[in-house]
Amino acid sequence: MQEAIAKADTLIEAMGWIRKFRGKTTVIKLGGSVLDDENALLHILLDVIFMETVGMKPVLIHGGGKAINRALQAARIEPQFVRGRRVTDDATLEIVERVLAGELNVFLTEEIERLGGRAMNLSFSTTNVLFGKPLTLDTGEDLGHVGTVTDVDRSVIEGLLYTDQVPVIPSMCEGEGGRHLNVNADTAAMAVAQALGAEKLVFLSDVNGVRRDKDDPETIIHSLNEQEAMELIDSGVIDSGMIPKVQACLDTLGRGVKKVHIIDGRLRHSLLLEIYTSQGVGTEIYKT
Ligand SMILES: Nc1ncnc2c1ncn2[C@@H]1O[C@H](COP(=O)(O)OP(=O)(O)O)[C@@H](O)[C@H]1O
Ligand SMILES: CC(=O)N[C@@H](CCC(=O)OP(=O)(O)O)C(=O)O
Repeated sequence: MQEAIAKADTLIEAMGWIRKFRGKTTVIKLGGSVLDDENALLHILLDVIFMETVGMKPVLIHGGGKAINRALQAARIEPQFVRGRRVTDDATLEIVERVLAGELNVFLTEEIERLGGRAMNLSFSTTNVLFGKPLTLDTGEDLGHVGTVTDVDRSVIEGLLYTDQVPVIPSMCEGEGGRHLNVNADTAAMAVAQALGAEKLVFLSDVNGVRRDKDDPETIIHSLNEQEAMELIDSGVIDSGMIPKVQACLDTLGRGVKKVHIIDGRLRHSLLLEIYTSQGVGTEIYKT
């Protein structure tokens, strides 16, 4: 009986933060690293289902860089990146689309449903909600079929949220003439968070946050402002896949999104901890 009473106490304690976030949208970006970790993914999806069940409004945007790399290697295509973006030729695009908009998008949606939640996959084969144009880097390098999102169909996403379903969106967009483009998932998440005016944007990755030494978890930076973030990118401390993530955080802030965090998706319940602990976990990026 005591155990049951303690559990009921925990539910009552949670009431305050459930009330605070009920009806508020949280955009959650799932990186390829956590998608590859079966146990971490299970707990993330359970947290997402919990959020949906208590009336918070989670929206999932996913990448899948590691799965794409494996599929490319099987096809004997060497993955190539420029500043964290994949150079995407015709053959690469076909594989990206199969893995992202096909396999992973369907798998995530089915997993949520299997675990008792309600979800809807929004991709080219169902309803696409991301529209964009080819991305041109300021260095002038050609990335091929890589896009940037310029328009998000909010009404479809909001319609699903209204009926308590979790939208699951792959990081691809439709360009002019129906052309399919590969979008870095961090920037896709940013575009969706901005379009929805989300309360929070959370990046779930395989590191505990931004670190001064990328190989040392003890060097995590809990709070990072715009100028420091730019300096860390310029000095090479923030490198590879962390570059688009931090750039996406900076671009998002000040455009209607209140909080942006990079957290470790492998830490059990990191999503819930992020929402209901005052300090949160991981790195918070803020604008001064
Ligand atoms: N300063 C840094 N702090 C933490 N991670 C960094 C840093 N610089 C580069 N990284 C790398 O960024 C990776 C996360 O980006 P990425 O691989 O694209 O993840 P995801 O698949 O979650 O989007 C980390 O695994 C790490 O190797
Ligand atoms: C243009 C570009 O780089 N697209 C990414 C899309 C997937 C992605 O971003 O996945 P992660 O979140 O796992 O890194 C790619 O092809 O890898």
